[in-house]
Amino acid sequence: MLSLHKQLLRSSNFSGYTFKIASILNYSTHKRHRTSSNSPHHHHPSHRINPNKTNNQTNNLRRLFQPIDVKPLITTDKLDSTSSKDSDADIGRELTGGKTLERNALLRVITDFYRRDEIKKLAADQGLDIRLFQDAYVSFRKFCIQSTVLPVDLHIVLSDIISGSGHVTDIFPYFLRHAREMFPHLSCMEDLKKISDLRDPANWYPDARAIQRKIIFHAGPTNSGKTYHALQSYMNSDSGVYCGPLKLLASEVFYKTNAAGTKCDLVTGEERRFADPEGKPANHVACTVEMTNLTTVYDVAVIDEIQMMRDPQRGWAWTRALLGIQAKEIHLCGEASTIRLIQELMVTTGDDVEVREYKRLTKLNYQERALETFDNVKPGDCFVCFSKNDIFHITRELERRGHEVAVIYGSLPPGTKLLQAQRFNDPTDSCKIMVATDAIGMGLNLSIKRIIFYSLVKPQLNEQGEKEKDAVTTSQALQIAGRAGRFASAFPDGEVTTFRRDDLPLLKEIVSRQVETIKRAGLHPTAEQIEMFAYHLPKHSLSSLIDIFVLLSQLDDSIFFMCNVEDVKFLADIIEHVPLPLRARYTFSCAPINKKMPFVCTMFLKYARQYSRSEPTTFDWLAKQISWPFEIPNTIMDLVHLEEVFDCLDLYLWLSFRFADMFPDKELVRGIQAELDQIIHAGVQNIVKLIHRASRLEDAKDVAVTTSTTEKTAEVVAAISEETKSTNSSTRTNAPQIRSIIGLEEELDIDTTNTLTTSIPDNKIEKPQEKSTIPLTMNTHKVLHSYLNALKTQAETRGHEFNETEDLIKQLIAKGLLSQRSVDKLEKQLATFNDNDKKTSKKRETTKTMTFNNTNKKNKLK
Ligand SMILES: Nc1ncnc2c1ncn2[C@@H]1O[C@H](COP(=O)(O)OP(=O)(O)OP(=O)(O)O)[C@@H](O)[C@H]1O
Repeated sequence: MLSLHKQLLRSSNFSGYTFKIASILNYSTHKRHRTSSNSPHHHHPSHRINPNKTNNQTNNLRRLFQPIDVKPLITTDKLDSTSSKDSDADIGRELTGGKTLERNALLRVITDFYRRDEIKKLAADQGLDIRLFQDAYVSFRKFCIQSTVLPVDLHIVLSDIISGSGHVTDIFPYFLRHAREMFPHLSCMEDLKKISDLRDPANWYPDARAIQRKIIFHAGPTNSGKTYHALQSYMNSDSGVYCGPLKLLASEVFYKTNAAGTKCDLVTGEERRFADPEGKPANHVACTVEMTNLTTVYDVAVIDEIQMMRDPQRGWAWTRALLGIQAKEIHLCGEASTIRLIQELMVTTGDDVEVREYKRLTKLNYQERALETFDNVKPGDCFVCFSKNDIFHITRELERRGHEVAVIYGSLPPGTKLLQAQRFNDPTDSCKIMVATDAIGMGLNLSIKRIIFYSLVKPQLNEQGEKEKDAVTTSQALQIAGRAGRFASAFPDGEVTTFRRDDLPLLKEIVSRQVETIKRAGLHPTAEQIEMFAYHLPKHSLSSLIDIFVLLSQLDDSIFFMCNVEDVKFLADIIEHVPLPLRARYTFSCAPINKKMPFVCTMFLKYARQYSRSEPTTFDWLAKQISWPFEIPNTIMDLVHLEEVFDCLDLYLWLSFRFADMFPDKELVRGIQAELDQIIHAGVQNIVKLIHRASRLEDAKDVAVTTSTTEKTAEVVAAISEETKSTNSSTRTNAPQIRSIIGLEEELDIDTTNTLTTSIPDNKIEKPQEKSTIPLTMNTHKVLHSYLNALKTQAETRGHEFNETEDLIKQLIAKGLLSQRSVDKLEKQLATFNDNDKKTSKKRETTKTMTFNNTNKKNKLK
């Protein structure tokens, strides 16, 4: 007599497992043949998988694939007798002659099943190693014993085995079904491996492969003219794309190209600018490399700083651009250490490579003596260090000796960096010394005579994304040193030294080393790949999907590496509990924010929450979050906080280009961002005073330390941001600061007539004329107005009515739409600007430029 379960198999009418069960049962008759556990890719002739990774892979997979709890089926009350599960039980019992399964017999059968070697082998073939097998067994046993009602098929099989008409191995398909429920990856491992197969990235871009591309690699040190030559080809072409590493560089090319008479647009993560006033796209575009458009065909493409392909975080963007750009001619600019890698990569794409090598245009002398004391500084000196604490210390020492100092470090907004550079470059400005981090290594034209390495120890990120303190690499030292001396500047010949005597031999040793050849280019998962993973593993968090992807991914590690995904995971974790569709979650998690900035992370979470509630993130909402209108920084803590606020605005803009409806107020945000840039600049101008004003010097140190080490959860981040706010309440404006804001306002206002001269700090660019007579801060007023009008419009859409003849501010307050605190701040800011305006421009009719008239304000204050 055929057992009941075999009859069921024949009828093939249950849950899609029939085929699998049948095929698995074949194994039990020892007709074994290799299937899934060996990936077909293992036989790929030219690729290999990182052996270290495979060694650790199993352990890590175990950690990542946390079992999903499969609960026993328990009927609780009589109502359940009508449920399908209960009717299953009835059917099970009915088909087995009304027998319930006897507990001890059941335990015996299951224990017997567990002890059999052939079962363990079968399980291993299905991806269940010993640990997974044990986990699955424990859960399966519990399921069988504790369920008051078993699935009908399992009930029948167990009943057959207990009664002697079935074999204990017959349990295997049901056990496997249970195991797959616990570990969903078991049923889709092959699919997951295929999705995460990154071994042939050249083939991801069939359109680019359809074009015969010519690669021209301009290789050479800094200041050798390589970008200049590449840009000549770009500007003289019919259409072109420039892909740069920084917004500053993209916007410099944007301005230069337009100034040279070739219409060019600008595309960065946070900004789109069209050369055409109507917004018609130009044939040329300058963009940041992540924004490179791979669907447009260009005549000429330029990819700048191509050695950045090895960057642990952003390298993938250069790889993507290099492999995917559709252009007949692609100019690469970068270090000669990348030549071999480019040649190897272009074998995979079938493109021709021509290498043009360049030499430095000006001399660079390594001095025999270290500086040793700040008394030995001279005009054109630039101190380079790698921490904010050092920046503060050096600046204090120099100012104590009566020097004016320009300061540049990474977290300053681009406008502030440009203005600091411009001050330093300007031969008529009294500021002749610069103190900077290696943020000056790229993107700024500086007239530096001598680079002084204040320190040679730099926090570095290794390929695993771990931070370690190490001496600067040869490539970094050369890049920084190379900033001294500039073609056609006041200081054509550069000098390099160290501050400390002991560091000088080390520096010379570092720069004399051969620059390490760049062997591998970065890759990373795409949104589509992660989406496919999520389809197969719907219960996993985004962060663990990324982990699993990285672990399963296969790539040719002789020329590629997987970029560090920690930052994406960090952001994914912050918003894990915010309900979002996967695509939006992934987009949010890719936001380019600095995770060391707690306030920015907090805002990131708040933006995500707004999005998930389908509430547009309006300017009104944002203004409250960031305490706009801004106050002039009074202490170094204030300055650090404002830098973070700047990044929050950047994040808003970035999101506004991805979710336009949900972040609708980008123009207003851009307006206050420009304003904030100037306020920060004013703070930097007075940085030494800000340091002194910090209640204790230690505060300043704390800032630097906290901002360089924090890795907090969103909640901790939120708590810290509250503290930061409360320490940030001081407001004491001072006239010189305001004057500098007002002076600078005009230069940064992108809507003013002479836009083409604003971005490139150069000693050839004239100093803005008569700063003191520049009209009142139009930009600030525009923003204040837009803000009030935006409030009004929003209120109107919600049914509020306004009386046109009465003061708008009064009405907004009366309706509870604007707080008195905000108004006080607005008042204060306007009054300051007003006073200053009167002082600096007696000739002008100041009242005309004021948008809020004084009578109204007085009325309001009453
Ligand atoms: N042939 C040239 N005629 C006029 N100016 C030039 C020429 N070559 C280079 N320059 C100028 O010299 C400066 C340095 O050149 P460029 O930026 O091209 O160097 P680079 O090798 O790309 O350096 P980096 O790697 O620092 O960008 C630029 O201001 C550039 O405009």
